[in-house]
Parts: sequence; structure tokens; C-alpha cells
Amino acid sequence: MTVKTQDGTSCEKELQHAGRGPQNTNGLKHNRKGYSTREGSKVPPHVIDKKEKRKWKIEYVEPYGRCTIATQDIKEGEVLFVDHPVVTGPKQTSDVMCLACYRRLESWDGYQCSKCRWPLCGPECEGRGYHPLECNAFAASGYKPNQKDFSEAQYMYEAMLPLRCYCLTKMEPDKWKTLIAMESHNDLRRGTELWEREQTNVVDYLLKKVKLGVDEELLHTITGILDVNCHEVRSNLPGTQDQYLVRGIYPLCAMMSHFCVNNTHHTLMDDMTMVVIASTPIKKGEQLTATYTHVLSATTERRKHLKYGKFFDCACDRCKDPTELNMYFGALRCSQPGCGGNILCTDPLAPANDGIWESTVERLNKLVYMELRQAGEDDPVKLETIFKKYQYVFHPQHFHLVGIKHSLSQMYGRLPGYILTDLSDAQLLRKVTCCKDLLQVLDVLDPGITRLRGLTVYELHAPILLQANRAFQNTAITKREFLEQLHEAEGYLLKTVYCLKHEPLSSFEGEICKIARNSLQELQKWIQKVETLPDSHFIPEKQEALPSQLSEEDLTLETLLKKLEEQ
Ligand SMILES: C[S@@+](CC[C@H](N)C(=O)[O-])C[C@H]1O[C@@H](n2cnc3c(N)ncnc32)[C@H](O)[C@@H]1O
Repeated sequence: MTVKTQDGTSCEKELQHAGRGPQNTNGLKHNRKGYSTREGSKVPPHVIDKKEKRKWKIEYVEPYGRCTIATQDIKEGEVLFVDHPVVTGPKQTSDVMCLACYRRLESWDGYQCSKCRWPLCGPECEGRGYHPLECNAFAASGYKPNQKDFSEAQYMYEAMLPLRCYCLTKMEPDKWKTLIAMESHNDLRRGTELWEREQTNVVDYLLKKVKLGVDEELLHTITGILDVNCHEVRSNLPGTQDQYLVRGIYPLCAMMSHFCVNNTHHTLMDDMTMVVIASTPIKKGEQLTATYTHVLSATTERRKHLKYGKFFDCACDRCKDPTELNMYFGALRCSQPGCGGNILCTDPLAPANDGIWESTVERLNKLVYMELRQAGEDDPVKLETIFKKYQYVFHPQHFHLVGIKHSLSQMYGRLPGYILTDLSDAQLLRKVTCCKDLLQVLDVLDPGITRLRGLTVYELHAPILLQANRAFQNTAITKREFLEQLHEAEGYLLKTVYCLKHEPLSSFEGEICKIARNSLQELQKWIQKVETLPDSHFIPEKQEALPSQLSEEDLTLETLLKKLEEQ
């Protein structure tokens, strides 16, 4: 089959050869600017919708490789594309699960597939999902799974998705062409810790135990493609609330470059399609970008993670800037008496050049991570203690302190013993501060439409509303202040709905969005009612105190200004 791209050229050859050679030698020619002269020729074939009017194109740009570039100005919230998985499968480390529907199973020795003997829910799952791919391969090889084949360091599902991918060669050749066109970074991975691990746990297992007749290098290419391009996704079981994490290859999503401040947002629907929207406005010519690592970690951690798992050195604007766009997300506080200045890494793209920064920060981070792990997520008192201990060690916007505030923003109001209506005014205020401080950081490092913003503004509306209503019940608030606070809470609910409206109802975020919509309706009715309430329900507006030296006779505008200037 010959696949035509949008510009009418055939991409079959490129797709067949792409991904096998070193990066940037995938059969594309580059002009002087570093752009591909055959734009669009790498669009994965099975997702091409000829009727769709695209707002972006795929181009080759150094040092990113293929990437998606806006061909017109795009507004925040616009849908960019819908992506379908080439294949999904268990993560490397998974509990015993049904290979067809991904339901967690009680034990290894429950129902086993009648053909391949791998654990499944029951006979109804034998032909479902992607299971037939590996089932046929195991059945043909005669291999029967045996718990003894897996050590503690070798998880039994680690080779499953690579095997599934290999099985596409014969069973779904179009999908295989899409998959093998993806980046594997074999040359960069060869000899690394990751390569060695995959040699033992995937390649040797499939070749020596399962006795698959396949080229060793090809298996490494597949594991590389999975390392570089996989998305962790939630699998929903129809009709249940159960959700399991699996991984999947989404070929269009995978074309987006990483930036530590990105401009797209992806939502996984119940049928496992991915909807990608612009999380911020995107200008014509800019890349559509995603984040492959945790936005709420500091430069050294993010860059290490990207180097280890995605094989590139991020040099985005956030990474280059020692202040991380003035957020001081990794900054320490100087402990010299009376100083209190910030200590920053002077060379964030090569932290080893900065004296003791790298080792000091690494030691400190290990310590804090350990304390946070021990503290757990069910006791705000423990987290507050850690916060107090480190609040003068780190910049107030340091990622550890912001991370603690993020946890506290959810713990206050949700944990048993800390239900919203049980919280003291001081605890409500703390929840508000934690949410607002987090949002301030998100505005810069994770702007626009994001799940975290949606959830955080939702958390924020609740204490504000509760405090306002409490003050109203005690007749301790003016009408103006009360309406201001109600409108503030209304704004947060509107923002919640705006940020979470794309999330499927079956997800936690979708559920919150639904609750926010209902709360919004009730709040808007309440605001209308409050506007009509007589003044007797409120305390009178405070008289603004006049500067003490001013008498009523002095109050011409001219004299007032003069006096104020003198002061
Ligand atoms: C998921 S793939 C993205 C598609 C890839 N560019 C391609 O041509 O197949 C991830 C790879 O893209 C490249 N990449 C993504 N973001 C990058 C960035 N900010 N800087 C340098 N390379 C990047 C790296 O080679 C990375 O391993």
C-alpha cells in the first residue's frame, strides 16, 4: 500500500526506513535553515484524515528532529488533533493484570488463556484488546509463562509491549510502518544502563526463553522506540470506576518536541483516543510542544530525567535561565547571617561546572525526598513540620516548598479530620495561601489550560466560599465584601470548568468538572439572592478613616493633596 501525505507525496519508503539509522538521517533532506524540504512526509499513515484541515505541519528542525509547527495563529483551547494509539500494553512494572482489558488480577494462578497460558480475567477476554498479538506468538513458540522466569529486577510484563510491537510486523503492517518510523536513539542508548537492562529483561528473555526468531537489533530498536515515544495512559474498564495505568504509542503526540514550559494539553478519552488542544495561544511558526517530564521539578532533575529516558539535553528558555523564568524554583537561600540572598546554579546547562552546586543540591534533595516519603500524604502536621524546617533553606518558590503546598492544598478539606467544614479559620487561610502560591508558579511554568490549574482553582473556591458564608451567617461582613468574595469563588469555579471541560466524565477531573458546574449554578443563584437582601443582614460599610490631622473644613481636593504630599 502506498500512503499519500497531505502534499500528495508518497511516504511509504521513508516510513519503512525511518528510525533505523542514527537521528536525523531518516531519509529527509534539509535546507540551510535546518527544515525538511519535504514537509509532511513523515505523517504517520494510519492517522491521516484527508478531510481534516490541519493547523500545523510536521517538519524537521535541528536539534529537535521531526516536530509539529503551527501553520496559523492558534487560540487557547482550540483542538489541534485527535490521536489514536498504534498499540498499548502494560508498563514495565505492573501487578498481575489481564492482558486484554488491563484489569488487576488477584493472583498469577487464576484464569489462564487457553492458548498461551498468560493470566486473563476469563474466557471472554481471550480474543479482546491487543492480547491476540502476543497470544499467537507465545502459542507458536510453545512458551508457557512461569513465575520463575522473572527475577525481582525483571518484571514479567516488561517484554510484553515490545513483543506486541514486533507482532504488528505481520498482523498489522500499516501500524508497524508507523511505529518503526519513530525515533529509537539506538546509537545514543547503546551501552547505557537502560540498554543493558533491556538486553536482559526484554531481548534475552524473548530470544532465549520465548525463543522468538527475531533480529536482536530490531528488538532493541523497538524498546528504544517505546522508551522515547511512549505515553503513560489510564485504561478505563467500561462500566467500572477502575483505572489502571498502561503505556501506549500515540504517533502524532509523539511528534511534539519537549519544552519545559509547553503549549499543549492532552486528554485521554475513555476509548483511549487522545485529544490534544492548545493550552495557550500559539503563533504561526511556533512549535506545538509537550512536556516529557514533571513541570514541578527543578532544572537539574528535569534535565537528568530527559537525558536518561529521552536521550537529549534540554536547552529550553527555562533550563537556560538560572532563575527559571524568575520563579527561583531550584534556588537555595544564603544562610549567612543577615544575607538571605538566593544561591543559584550559575551554569544550569552544565551544573558540574558550578563548584559544589550539583553534589550539594543532590544531597539536600535526597534528604528532603526521604523526609517527604516518610511523612506520607495523610498527615498535614507532618508536612507542615517539614515545611517549617526548610522554609529558610529554600527560596519561597522552591519546588520542594511548592510541592508541599500543593499537597497541603488538597489535604486541607479532604482528609478525615480535615474536612472543609471542620477546618479552623487559620487552616482555611492556609489552604487559600497554598492554592494561590501554587497558582502563581503555574502561571509561569505551566500556563493556560491544565489539569493542575483546574483542580487547584477548584480547591481554592471552597475555603473562600465557606469563609464568606460563615462571616455572613455571623453578620460579620459588609454586603460589598460578601459579594466580592462570592464573585471571587464564582471566578474560580468558572476557571475550573474552563480547564477541566475536556476531561472525560469517568476521570477524577471530569467528576470535579461536573461538581463545579453544579456548584456554579447554585452559587450564581445565591449571588442573585444576596444582591436583593436588605442591609440589615450585613454590617455597615466601614467609614474610611481620615488622616488624623485633617479636619472636615480642610477637605478641598487641593488642600488634601498638599497635606498628603507633605506626609
Ligand atoms: C517523542 S520524540 C519526538 C519526535 C522526534 N523529534 C522524531 O523525530 O521522531 C522525542 C525525541 O525528540 C527529540 N527532542 C524532543 N524535544 C527536544 C528538545 N527540546 N531538544 C532536543 N531534542 C528534542 C529528542 O531526540 C527526543 O528523544
